[in-house]
Amino acid sequence: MTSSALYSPWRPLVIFYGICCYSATAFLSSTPFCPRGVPKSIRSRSFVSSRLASTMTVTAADITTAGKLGEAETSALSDKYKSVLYLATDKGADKGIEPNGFASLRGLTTRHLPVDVKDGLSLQLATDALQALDELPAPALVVCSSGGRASAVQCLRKATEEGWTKDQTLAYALEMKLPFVKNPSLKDWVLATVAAREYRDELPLLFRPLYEETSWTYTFLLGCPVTKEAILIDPVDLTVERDLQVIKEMGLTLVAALNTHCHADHVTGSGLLAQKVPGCKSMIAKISGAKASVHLESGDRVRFGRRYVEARATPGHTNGCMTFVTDDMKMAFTGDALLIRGCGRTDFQQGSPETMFESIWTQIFSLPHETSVYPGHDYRGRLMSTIGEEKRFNSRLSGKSREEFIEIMNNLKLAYPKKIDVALPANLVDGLLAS
Ligand SMILES: N[C@@H](CCC(=O)N[C@@H](CSS)C(=O)NCC(=O)O)C(=O)O
Repeated sequence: MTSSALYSPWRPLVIFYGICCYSATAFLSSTPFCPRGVPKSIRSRSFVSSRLASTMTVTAADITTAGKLGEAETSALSDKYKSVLYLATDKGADKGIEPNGFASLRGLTTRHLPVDVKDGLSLQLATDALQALDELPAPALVVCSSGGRASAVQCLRKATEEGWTKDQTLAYALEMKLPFVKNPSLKDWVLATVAAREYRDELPLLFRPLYEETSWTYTFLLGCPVTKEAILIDPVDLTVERDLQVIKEMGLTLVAALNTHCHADHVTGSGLLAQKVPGCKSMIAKISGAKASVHLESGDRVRFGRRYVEARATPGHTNGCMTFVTDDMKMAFTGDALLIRGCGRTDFQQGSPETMFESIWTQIFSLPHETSVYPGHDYRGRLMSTIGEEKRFNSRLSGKSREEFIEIMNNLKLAYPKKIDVALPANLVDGLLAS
């Protein structure tokens, strides 16, 4: 190269042209891909989409969900990524995903964080996954066998970065068709993690467990710490005055009295409360056929101030059973679906062991294992449990197949509740026959 070429008068222009081209390319490659229908505030900043191999779906510029990686695929990816986070367990479909296989040979930094969908989903695991992604050199590739767990971790990372709410996160995941949404456990895990972060700076929920001793029934008072609006879950007619006293002393305003189902062993206090407290609505599942001010369907949210509980249909004990889950998924009020180390009987009131098994596994056991379980009754003085504990120690469910569960339920041989003849007709009219 001659000195005239090196010091050409055109050189500044050539350099300027080069900078323009580089900037345009960089701009185009980082321009947000704005998926249709996703609100602007939650559109991805770095979304790119391409297909590398049949088992791999690239869904984000710096985090990639992938299936099994062979040597050729790893080799193709090693130019693009600096690290790999393996979410494989040693079980079933994950066999063959090598945490320390081809990637480390190619000089990629690797990390292994086993994510067991059936038994291991916890808020701690979510924190660990997010921390691993913070620590690994970017861009990182996240790998699992089907893309479910990897897409869940990817979504968590995105939601954390963007500061999304639970609803915004779900809207994003649905719009992007992220595979984890189809798995109830992974979906609950992601949303519970996001919700826990969403509410972490708020004052704690106001909470009082209450007890009616003749029917061993728990009633739960939940209140918004900011507005002081409150709800009661499963009030009993005999303890309505006691409950109202607690509500008054705590400075709360009762806005709803909810029933987990149409009870057979005690008379509900919801109708009385709706009569006594202006603005208070009694509620029960529509399918129960019982009277109430409001009929609930699965997925409905009952709001009290800035907080809410979500109603999840969990039939099996009766056809209209619902579990109420707090917005941050820290608490589940399971009524007579899941009990502590047991579950509701299935031998009357449209009961069905098959339906109960399905309800518990898909709607309750899909919650994170730290979620507290508050049942409708306990006959041994226990107040609460957790999902993790019940998955391990519930003798009717833990490690039991559907057939084994049905066998157990069909042979409980329990005596009928003493108050059934009074309670059932009264509860069909919001507990108001008995008053
Ligand atoms: N002895 C009590 C009724 C006990 C009972 O049957 N409890 C029900 C929930 S209330 S309908 C139940 O499902 N129990 C399951 C179990 O395994 O105990 C009374 O006379 O009220």
